[in-house]
Amino acid sequence: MVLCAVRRQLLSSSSTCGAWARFLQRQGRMFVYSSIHGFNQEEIQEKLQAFPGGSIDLLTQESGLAVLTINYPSRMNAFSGSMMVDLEERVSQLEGWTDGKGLIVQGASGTFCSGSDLNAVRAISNPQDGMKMCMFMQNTLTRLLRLPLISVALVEGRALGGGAELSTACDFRLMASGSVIQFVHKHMGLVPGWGGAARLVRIVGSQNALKLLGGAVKVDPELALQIGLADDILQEEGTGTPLQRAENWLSIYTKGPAPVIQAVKKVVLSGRELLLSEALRTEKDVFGTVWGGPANLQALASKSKHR
Ligand SMILES: CCC(=O)SCCNC(=O)CCNC(=O)[C@H](O)C(C)(C)COP(=O)(O)OP(=O)(O)OC[C@H]1O[C@@H](n2cnc3c(N)ncnc32)[C@H](O)[C@@H]1OP(=O)(O)O
Repeated sequence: MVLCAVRRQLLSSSSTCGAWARFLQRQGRMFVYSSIHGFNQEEIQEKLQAFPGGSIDLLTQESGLAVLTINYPSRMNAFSGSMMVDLEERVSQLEGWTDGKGLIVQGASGTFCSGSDLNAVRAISNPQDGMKMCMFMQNTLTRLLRLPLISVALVEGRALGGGAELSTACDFRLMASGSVIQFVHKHMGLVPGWGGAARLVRIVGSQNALKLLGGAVKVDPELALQIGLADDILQEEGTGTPLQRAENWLSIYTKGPAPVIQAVKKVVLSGRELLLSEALRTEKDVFGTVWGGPANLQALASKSKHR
């Protein structure tokens, strides 16, 4: 139901969304998995809801910045089943947020996320349920990364397992000093299944990805910056809360009108995901949505210089 609503919304709204819908259609799919892959969203949602606890909180602000908080501090912000369902709902909300420009993903109480809730994992450790949960989370995190918002994971404390995977579903990662990103999957007899390996290879390259996954390496901010996993380090001595400093950091990229910022994200995303000829066609479509638009006309009228 939700998938259909989002598809309708994308296909029927303004010209910007029209270009975006064409981009998604060109990929042949909105989501990675659908009924043709034997995926039944309602069925897995019902199963996941049987493992409640915590929440995923979304705050959208007039500034065009939203904050998504992974909130289950008593379990180091592990993902319960109901939180996986919550996350999908929050991503749907963000897909419909026409005024949005940026998104910060953070964990509550000074730590990012310790992966999936091991209590829920134990209860669904059979192969069938594992595959369903994997497809559900891949769909959700792919949609998170494809949002027409510039996103940053604010990593404080630990990002472990699925938490490390979640951090790769943002455009940028900002690490607080003392924080750690660790793909602990090997120690759990696993590999990433929420799309984290595929994204990690694209972020740090296959050699570094192999080292991080094969060695379950504890990646501190300095190492992360060196290999390109982190985009910056939030030093302890900065002013304001880590969230305020992350908002400040992101504002360099989200300053300006929403249609322009969204267009920036869209052309980069199509370049990242599509073959060159398709990416070029998408770029043309997105360019068409801003050419002669209010921001473009205003800049032309003001004869702006870029000295
Ligand atoms: C997609 C694949 C995956 O994500 S598999 C899951 C990968 N994650 C893990 O294995 C994390 C396991 N947990 C840990 O290593 C530690 O709890 C970490 C996160 C390092 C925190 O250590 P420490 O600061 O000493 O706190 P603690 O162990 O006392 O934890 C506090 C309470 O939180 C809980 N917790 C933590 N992580 C999870 C989790 N993933 N699932 C369920 N519960 C978790 C701990 O059990 C502990 O609870 P309690 O106070 O003993 O009731």
